[in-house]
Amino acid sequence: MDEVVRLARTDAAAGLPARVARQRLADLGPNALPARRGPGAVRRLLGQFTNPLIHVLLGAAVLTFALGEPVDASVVLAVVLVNAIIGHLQEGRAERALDALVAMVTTTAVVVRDGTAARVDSADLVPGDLVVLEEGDRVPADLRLVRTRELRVDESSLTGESDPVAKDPAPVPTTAPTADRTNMAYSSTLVTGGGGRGVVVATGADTEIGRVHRLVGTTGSVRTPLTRKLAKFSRLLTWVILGLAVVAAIVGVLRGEPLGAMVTAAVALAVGAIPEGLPAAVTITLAIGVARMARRHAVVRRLPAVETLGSTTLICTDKTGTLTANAMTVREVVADGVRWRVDGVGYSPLGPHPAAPRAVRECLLAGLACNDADVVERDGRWVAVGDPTEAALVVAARKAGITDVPDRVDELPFTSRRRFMATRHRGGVVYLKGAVERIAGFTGTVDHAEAERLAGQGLRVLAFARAHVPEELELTEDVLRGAEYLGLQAMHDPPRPEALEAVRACREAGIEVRMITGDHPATARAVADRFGLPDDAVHARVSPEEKLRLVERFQAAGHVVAMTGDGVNDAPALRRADIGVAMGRGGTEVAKEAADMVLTDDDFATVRAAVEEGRSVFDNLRRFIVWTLPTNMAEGLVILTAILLGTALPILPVQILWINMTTAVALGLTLAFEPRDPDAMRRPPLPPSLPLLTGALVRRVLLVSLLLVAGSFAAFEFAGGTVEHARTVAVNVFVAAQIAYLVNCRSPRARLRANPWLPAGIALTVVLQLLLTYAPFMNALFHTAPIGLSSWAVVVGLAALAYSVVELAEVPAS
Ligand SMILES: Nc1ncnc2c1ncn2[C@@H]1O[C@H](COP(=O)(O)OP(=O)(O)OP(=O)(O)O)[C@@H](O)[C@H]1O
Repeated sequence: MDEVVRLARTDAAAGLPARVARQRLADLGPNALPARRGPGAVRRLLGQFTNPLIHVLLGAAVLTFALGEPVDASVVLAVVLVNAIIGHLQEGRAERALDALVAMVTTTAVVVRDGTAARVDSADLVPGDLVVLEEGDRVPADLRLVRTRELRVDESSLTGESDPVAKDPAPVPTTAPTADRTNMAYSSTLVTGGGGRGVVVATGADTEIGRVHRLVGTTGSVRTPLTRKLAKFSRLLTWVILGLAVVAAIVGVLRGEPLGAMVTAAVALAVGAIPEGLPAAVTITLAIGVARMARRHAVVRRLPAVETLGSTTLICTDKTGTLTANAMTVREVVADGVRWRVDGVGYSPLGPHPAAPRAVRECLLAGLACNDADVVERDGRWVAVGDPTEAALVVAARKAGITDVPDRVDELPFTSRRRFMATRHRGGVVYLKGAVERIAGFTGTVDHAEAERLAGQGLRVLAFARAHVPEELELTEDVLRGAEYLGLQAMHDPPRPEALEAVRACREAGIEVRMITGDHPATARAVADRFGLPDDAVHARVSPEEKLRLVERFQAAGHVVAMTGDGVNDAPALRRADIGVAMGRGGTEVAKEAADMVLTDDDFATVRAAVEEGRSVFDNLRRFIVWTLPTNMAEGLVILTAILLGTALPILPVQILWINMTTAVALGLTLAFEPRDPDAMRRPPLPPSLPLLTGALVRRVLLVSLLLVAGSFAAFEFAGGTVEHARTVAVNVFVAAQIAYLVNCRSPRARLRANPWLPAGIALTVVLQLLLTYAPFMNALFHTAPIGLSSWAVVVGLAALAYSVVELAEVPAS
């Protein structure tokens, strides 16, 4: 150990001088893993060509070329390329969005430099730094431990072994395999219990995890249950369509049509009917959702959460810090029958010192002594350093002019499970503070009536006691029995205004809200009252184990449960919940690791915002599917119908390919950018078992495909003029009806301005259609001809008719 300290040129008590740390940081770089390098851009682009659908299309292009149809062949190739490029761009975008999220959740570490401890960004650690580890921390770098206190570490991130490993500073043979070095704490592992100190021996890429990272070096996947379901669906669809295409070609040939023409028709049928754009659209919609949530302070750690959020039916939330501001002020001290009121709000300890009776002073001293927090003035404002509950006790004591406490010798630290804390001071005096029932367990008596009165006002009540335990005796719970009761302190914690509104909004959205708290039942009920929550939605004095059981109970009742948490012991409940939500500021690294989503502002309102965005992601996915399925189906049906009926094709295969290539991107994909529906939180959650294709959706797909097919046949039949002219009118009717249907699929209340992509996509489509209709080279390539004003009137008229039929049919999109 001394060797390590000497080699790192540091000091085991005072740490590095800040100047040296700065210099090393400049020399060695930040303590961060190099940005993940996924497959290169070219590799990823090539990866797009592994899709079997693409193989079918490429085969079709070769076949068409061999049959002497170079134009058709090139258009098929163009479809393939456009789709591959779009897929490639979207995938890159989605991955960048996910990578950016990683950077949003920064981790911090407590480091001792120049003899004082301070919390710094983990990236600023350098070899030689002396790091303090606490329960719930993530080890920020590879550390050689110099001191431990019942330290237990979960090394599963490194070894895959999830049982916590006990650590201590005793030397071990250097020949021991890495995993067996019990005197080391490795970067990225989690402190599940105890604490300790260690000297940084490796940072960034030099750490053990950095080595693993280099070996693996792959990017996270953007797969979710929904994308898997969709992939399966489109595979099935692809085979059905291919089968139909082959049947159609055979029927045509049997009827005496030339083989070449039938092959081209079959290719167009398949290319038109297969919704190639679907995977890209899903990915981009999810990525947009993730980015929108991040902007509203909800960082998604696991992509499937985006989907599940939309169907959340129950949110279990913490009280302190999530529903309330966690800005504590002591309002009243009760000691020896005296009620002493404390004025002022916030953490300022200044002001007149009202003379406090002796019993009250002893109670205040206990609060100041049994305390790890402080208050400091920063930019003219007093702020809490450490636990706000304890900071409030510091303020209360200082307001009474109490500032000095005897030196502390040792302590029993506060944990949610223990619900009290004790500190022993020079001479053997021990101060205790904690939950009223816990302190009563030691003292035998507390002022229960007063405690109930204060809790009933929504105040957080702590009880205080004093004991005497000689320094030779070990400080345990047993030796504290018989402690002397000193009094109560009651503190106010105002509700967060946004949370008040958010709870109301959730209930309007059909989502049940339950408050889960470690606090006293009377306090919890009084606070719940402010939020309009009935008593049976309040679970007080809940232990982390009970949290897990609650989640399981709610899930068994059919709920999709979102659960917030911040402590080490909350991890199992967070993992078990459908959406585990960790606090970004107040939460431990262990909780964040277990969570699906991290709130960077710890605010309940953010859970609501995330649910809203989750619903909107679902809406947009549905919108895209509802738009794309009938348009694709109609593209295939136009050709299938003509072949089966033995009539002239109203739209040529090459024209179908053109429509397919231009509209899927210019029109369909714009739906992914639709703003969220203002009504999204005014309807009940979607049942999680809801299939992708509901009966209503299937009916709508059928209706719209029939309209498109009928419209193009009718246009072709009645347009007159040359066959090129008639087909051009039919193509324009088909595209115009697609545009009209796009408007049908928009969110009914969103303003057009909110999604500029949509009008831009429509404008682009119109320009492309004008080119197709009037540019001579396009006329030559695609067998089209200019059309007159009256034909445009027919085009617009039929599109408007299709729009009205869909609106009037009132087939809901979901
Ligand atoms: N620093 C502390 N020292 C001693 N006792 C404490 C301290 N903080 C809280 N307590 C006591 O322990 C109880 C539980 O606190 P805990 O922090 O687990 O829950 P909570 O923050 O009130 O609830 P939640 O955050 O789940 O809404 C409190 O009601 C209080 O009586």
